[in-house]
Amino acid sequence: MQFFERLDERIRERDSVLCVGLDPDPDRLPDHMAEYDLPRWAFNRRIIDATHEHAAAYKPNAAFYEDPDGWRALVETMAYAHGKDVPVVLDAKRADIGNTARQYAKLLDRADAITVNPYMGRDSLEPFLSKPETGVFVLCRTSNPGGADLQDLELASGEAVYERVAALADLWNTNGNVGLVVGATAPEELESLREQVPDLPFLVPGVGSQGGDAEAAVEFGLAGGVGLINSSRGIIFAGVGGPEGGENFASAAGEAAKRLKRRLNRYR
Ligand SMILES: O=c1ccn([C@@H]2O[C@H](COP(=O)(O)O)[C@@H](O)[C@H]2O)c(=O)[nH]1
Repeated sequence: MQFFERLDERIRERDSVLCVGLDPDPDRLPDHMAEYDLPRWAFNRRIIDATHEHAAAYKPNAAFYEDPDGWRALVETMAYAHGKDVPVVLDAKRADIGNTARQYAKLLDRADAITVNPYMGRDSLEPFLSKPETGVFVLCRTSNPGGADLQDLELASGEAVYERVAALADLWNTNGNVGLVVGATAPEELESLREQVPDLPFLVPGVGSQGGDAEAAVEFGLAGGVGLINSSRGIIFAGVGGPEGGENFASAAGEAAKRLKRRLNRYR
């Protein structure tokens, strides 16, 4: 089954478009996680136990796992999420020349979808695009303040760079496995992109800690009801840093996921 069909099923089954970001910043883990061999994995396992019923997908960001213990934690985390029947989008933002990209694409042996960087063009994404059963989210209009520096530049054709990226991603979607990353902090671009590429599902980060527009994220992020609205820190660290020292971090994350799922559902 193709990724977006599986995602559609999951969204319907859980009545949720919430994507829970698994970004276990070692500096923010509750102190008692230090007693575990792999603190990030121990933390994620509890987060998944507490949030999976509300999650349409999980999105670990590779940046939080790029060391030997980190990769072990990531592999365990992705397998555990799959054990709960939740699809995994690996936020790796990869792409490279062909033989290197082919190695990167092996990441998809363990994940259901991946984020990729379009800067190097079609051939740098071929090893990802050519796997019809896995999803490929192309960075289009990112949520960070500097996202405008390059992505908003106007081309000689009159279109903005992010609009050209969307048009290319639409062309590259010959296997029906392509989506776009569009930040909730850019609601106008979300709206115009939805009009431009009505069939591409969006992965929308920036809700929660980045203060993005949750209503616009839902209104414009979904294509035929399919898409993902992500929150990472706002969920996984909801109970960390308070007076309890993070003892109840998992139940706080579960509550935060339930609240955000319900809020997003009000706009569907
Ligand atoms: O444009 C983008 C692309 C990716 N991200 C990633 O999403 C999460 C957001 O985390 P929050 O804690 O909910 O802010 C994180 O992994 C980013 O690297 C993004 O924010 N914007």
